[in-house]
Amino acid sequence: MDPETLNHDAVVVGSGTSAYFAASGLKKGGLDVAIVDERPFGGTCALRGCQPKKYLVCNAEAVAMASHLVGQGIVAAPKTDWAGLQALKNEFLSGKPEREVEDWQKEGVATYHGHARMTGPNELAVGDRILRAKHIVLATGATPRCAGYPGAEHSVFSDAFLELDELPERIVFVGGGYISFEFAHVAIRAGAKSVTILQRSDRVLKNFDPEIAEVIVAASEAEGIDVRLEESPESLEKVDAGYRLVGKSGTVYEADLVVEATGRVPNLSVLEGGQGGVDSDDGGIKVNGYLQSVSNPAVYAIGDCAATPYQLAPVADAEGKLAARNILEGNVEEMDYSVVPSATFTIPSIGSVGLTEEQAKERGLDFRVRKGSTTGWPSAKRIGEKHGGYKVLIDNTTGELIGAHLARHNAAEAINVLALAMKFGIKSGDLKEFMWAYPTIVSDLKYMVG
Ligand SMILES: Cc1cc2nc3c(=O)[nH]c(=O)nc-3n(C[C@H](O)[C@H](O)[C@H](O)COP(=O)(O)OP(=O)(O)OC[C@H]3O[C@@H](n4cnc5c(N)ncnc54)[C@H](O)[C@@H]3O)c2cc1C
Ligand SMILES: NC(=O)c1ccc[n+]([C@@H]2O[C@H](COP(=O)([O-])OP(=O)(O)OC[C@H]3O[C@@H](n4cnc5c(N)ncnc54)[C@H](O)[C@@H]3O)[C@@H](O)[C@H]2O)c1
Repeated sequence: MDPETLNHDAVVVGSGTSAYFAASGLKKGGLDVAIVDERPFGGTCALRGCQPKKYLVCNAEAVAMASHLVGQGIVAAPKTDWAGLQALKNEFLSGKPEREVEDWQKEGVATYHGHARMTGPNELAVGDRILRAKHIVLATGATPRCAGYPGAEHSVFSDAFLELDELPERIVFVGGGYISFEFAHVAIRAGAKSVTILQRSDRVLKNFDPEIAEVIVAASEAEGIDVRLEESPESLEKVDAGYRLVGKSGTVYEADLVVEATGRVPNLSVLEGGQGGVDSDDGGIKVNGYLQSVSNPAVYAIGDCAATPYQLAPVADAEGKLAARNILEGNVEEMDYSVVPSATFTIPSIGSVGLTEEQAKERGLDFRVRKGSTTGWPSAKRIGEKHGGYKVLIDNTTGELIGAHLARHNAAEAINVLALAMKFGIKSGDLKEFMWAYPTIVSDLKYMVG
């Protein structure tokens, strides 16, 4: 029997955050839109990333806030009830994919559930259907990189950690990036007895300023997280009591759980067979500044699957919005990555935007650096914060910020203010003179900028 063929103006593959903004933009622009996903609708951020993770992080923060003041006005540190925490998180997740599908259908967007594969420049096979469209938006996200050492099949990825019914006592995280650090802080606050991070190179949190990353390493070690640099797994085996990981250094790590977080690679299964004429490499689907495939003008690629510089939810959102606009209006605007704030939800958190000091030097810019520790400041002392620092880079000619990096309580929130200042060219002198609500973490920014 011939497959059923269905025609739409635009088909979006993926139902994550980038797809959401692309599909809703295209629909608002009057197109007949379809959206396809092989997994439950909602994507990584909502179902397996930012949102469920933040439930665990908020619990860890509550425990940490109280723990930091034990003996200074707090009698005893609270303890995490892991099952209760998971129940709270699962309440948020329960029924979410079904509601997403209903919402799309109410909006008049067709939904298909199944694996999509490009079978021509304007065509996709989804199960026993063929979807044809003038425009195809690929928003297929990324999947965890497999480190590929003997026994790696005994390890799990971030999805499994988020769903643990019980918290294991001994956990090894492979990779010293965003996921390992955030989850290690959750695990140690929730009562894990031994938490280790193995980082292949001599530097963790490579997307952040090294001095700011150092603050987090110190804070992690002070809580008992063992951060091992220049270490990665040689082998992993199941033993009677858990797992035995042998590091390249020869060190043996005994664990009840090994979590791999060594980066995420673009999910390009939609291109298998090469019939779509869409060029890609290990970095993802190759696009021009308008987010249009460099080899097939009918295709746009957005979010983690595109060979663009970030794998972050707000970037995926912005790319989704812009792809819809460029499809509707005809390549009117290129994507602007000049101000992308990012946070790591460790304790304390990191907030970062713009250039690091290294990058500013490489570019030969004329700038000054304001940096220091925040641990002596009243805003740190009153919460018992023992680790904190900042680094702000200011252009000597314009007085504008070119980079800002914070590691302290609420840094992940405060960085948005500096990102806004960077985006709209507010000068450091004006930030210093501004009348901030006081005493707030954000009002401390005035001491950092000049
Ligand atoms: C644990 C974790 C925590 C994170 N925390 C943060 C954070 O705090 N802040 C932040 O900014 N970012 C965070 N991120 C990153 C963020 O989640 C991603 O950048 C973002 O979700 C990417 O969205 P997307 O739309 O590109 O793809 P996704 O949301 O991954 O959606 C892709 C969808 O495409 C579907 N798909 C793929 N191939 C096919 C196919 N062939 N056929 C049909 N369907 C297909 C998949 O099933 C999936 O649902 C986190 C990521 C992880 C893993
Ligand atoms: N707060 C956030 O915004 C947030 C949180 C989680 C994830 N994310 C996104 O998801 C992406 C993936 O996160 P991630 O933590 O997996 O990746 P990452 O790129 O942040 O870190 C991976 C780390 O693993 C190291 N590594 C690679 N192979 C290794 C090996 N064999 N042994 C030891 N170390 C090894 C790398 O050198 C790197 O430092 C991030 O890059 C980020 O874009 C964002």
